[in-house]
Amino acid sequence: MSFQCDAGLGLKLLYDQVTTGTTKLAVFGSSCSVVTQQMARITPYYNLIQLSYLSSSPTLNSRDDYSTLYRTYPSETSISLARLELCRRYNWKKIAIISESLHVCSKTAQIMSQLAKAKKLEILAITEFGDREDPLQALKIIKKMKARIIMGGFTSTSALKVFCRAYHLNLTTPKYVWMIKGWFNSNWWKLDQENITVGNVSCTQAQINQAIDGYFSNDGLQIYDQPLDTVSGLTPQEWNKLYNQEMAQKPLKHAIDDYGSFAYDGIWSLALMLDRSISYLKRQNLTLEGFRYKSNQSIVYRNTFQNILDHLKFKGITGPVSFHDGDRLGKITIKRFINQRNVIIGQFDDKTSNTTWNNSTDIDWKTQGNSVPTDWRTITITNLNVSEMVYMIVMIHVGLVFATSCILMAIYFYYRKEPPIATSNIILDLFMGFGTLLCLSYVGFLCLENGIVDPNNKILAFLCTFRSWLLAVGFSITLGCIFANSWSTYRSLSGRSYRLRKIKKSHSYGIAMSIFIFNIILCSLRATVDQVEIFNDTIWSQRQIQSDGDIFVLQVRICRFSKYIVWDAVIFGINGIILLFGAITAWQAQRIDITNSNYVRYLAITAYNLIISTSVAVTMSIVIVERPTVRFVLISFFIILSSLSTNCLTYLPKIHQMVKDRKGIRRKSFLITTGRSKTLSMVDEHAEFNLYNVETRKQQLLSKLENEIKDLTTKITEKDAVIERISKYINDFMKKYVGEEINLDPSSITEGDESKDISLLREAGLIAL
Ligand SMILES: NCCCC(=O)O
Repeated sequence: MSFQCDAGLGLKLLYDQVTTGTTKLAVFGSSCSVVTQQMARITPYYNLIQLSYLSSSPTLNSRDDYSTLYRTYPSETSISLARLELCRRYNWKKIAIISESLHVCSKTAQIMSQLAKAKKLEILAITEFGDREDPLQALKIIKKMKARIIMGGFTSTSALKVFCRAYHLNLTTPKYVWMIKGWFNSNWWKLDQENITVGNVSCTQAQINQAIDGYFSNDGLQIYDQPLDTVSGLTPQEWNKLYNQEMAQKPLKHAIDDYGSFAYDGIWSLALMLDRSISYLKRQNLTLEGFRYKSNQSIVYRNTFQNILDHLKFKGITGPVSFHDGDRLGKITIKRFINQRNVIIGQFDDKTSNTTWNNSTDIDWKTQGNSVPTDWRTITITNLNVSEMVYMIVMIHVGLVFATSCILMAIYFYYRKEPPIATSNIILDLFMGFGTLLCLSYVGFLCLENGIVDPNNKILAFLCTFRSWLLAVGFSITLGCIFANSWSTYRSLSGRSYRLRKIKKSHSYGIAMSIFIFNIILCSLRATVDQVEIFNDTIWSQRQIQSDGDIFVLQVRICRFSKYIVWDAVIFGINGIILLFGAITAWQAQRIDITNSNYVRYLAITAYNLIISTSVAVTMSIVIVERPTVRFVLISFFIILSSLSTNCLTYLPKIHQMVKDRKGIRRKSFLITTGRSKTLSMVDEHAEFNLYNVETRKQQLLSKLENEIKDLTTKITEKDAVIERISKYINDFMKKYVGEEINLDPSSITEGDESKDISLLREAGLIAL
């Protein structure tokens, strides 16, 4: 038996068989549809039953054209249905078809296209290439149409050319899925030579191996998978063992050696047909030996044979054998090429149209996350997340600042009765610190949606809402305390003639509380009329379109209030104005602070710091959305910096002063004496602090006056010395020229003496008038 797929040769052999030798009762073959097709057009004229064991062309389904043809191998129509089952399983809705211009292939492509359309699949391209041609153009069309699921209809010889071209066009796994014929001979991909050349490209065996990796194929079930007692008395497995032993000893030259079982069942079909026909024919006084191609009885023989085959049912090596209009009904295997061998992953039963999948065979798609390849070009969206390393580094800094702040607050609280801490509004200062701790905690939640919490987790929306409250509460506490502190300090210092004003603590708390409540009302309003939503912001500006049509875009997940711009503008705008006002009052207070103490100045700096940090952080949170890591680092930086500076400027100078005082390197002792403490107990701590400042200033002024007196005394002494010298000179002069001494001692001069002495001096020319 030849396997050359040469229709002419097939017809010649048929003619030879019919015209020479003994009369034949049936024709067995061919394996090749193109030959079978030609023969099957002729055999009815000789009333010959023809049985093909491998021809699968859907053309051969036609009973009108091929009325005496039977097949033990399933038709490509059934095989196409099995392929569509594969598409259904993996939700592939777009396919491309490439076929060789052989009738069996192009007809299959046509049938496939019709079946696919009926199943609502979209056919992106149907291309064909000549059996001796380069498939490059056909493949280029498929690539251009962005198809990913390719159904190939070609012989094994052309398959090597197709896959070599596919390798160079990158039409290979894991992105592309190939479904090809399942009836190729075993080891069809192994090259005879080192390379295969197709047009201007060539492929090595390794490249071919890579290109064909993971292809799917469909085929008739060769060896029934159950231990069936077949008509021959052998189980399919026993038969297969014997067959393999035989094949090992006598390999066939053009063997489609895996298909011996179909030939075996074909021979059994004919044998059973002939065997069962004997009794039928006998009833009509006919014998098998009496068959002639063309006689009056020939049609009786033919009808008898066909009738038997049409109702034939037996257990064959390939499973239960029966025919429907000459076609074999049975099981179609769905195979995947894994590690250089075909592995059955499912079976389609074309009698019942049911598919059973072998779930133990997990498919390694070789894709990212082993996802099933898509049927068209993909839009790959990459979520930009904050780097874990960056997050850890920032959180370490948050932790350090958090711990530092807690330590400062603890020391501050512990020494709350020691000056100068005792003269501060400790509760406001500590609440300010508490506010900064809440703001620091907010940093930990800052990139919740950027890789910290699974976006599908329902808790994300809750955490985002919690985050917004955390910042609002922390910020408003800090802001309220800073404003209350600066305002009360300003008021206490701005009294006329430095007279102390009594600023009750309750007023300061009231201010801080009012700001806090105002912010809580605003945030509650926001939570009532708006809601947190998680959405993906696609950064189209950074998309990349690959040569195969795949699109890569970056996306940032954002979790915030839908009208966040309005809310941010309102909340931070109003608070910003309050903070600015606080900073201005603190600055004014430090200008009129007669003590030259730095505490008020630090308060002003804290308020300004907070204004700058908040403005920058809020602006960045809105503007730098496309770079979550940069956004996270910058916002965190400003929150950490402002929290640290607020706490350091609030607590450190006073703690430092207290330590200095405790070591005895103190400045003037605290002027609030025991004698005044009774009176002072009636003023609040702020007033005490300012009293202390005024007393200090008095001391400074007193010291300055003493110095001035000293200077003046020195100057008087100097003048006295000059006057004494002049007096002595005048007396000497008077003695010498006038002969009379004058009394120049002012204390001894009487009114009469004075005029006398003055006239003497005038005469002497010592004074002008
Ligand atoms: N079915 C295997 C041989 C190909 C053909 O039908 O021609």
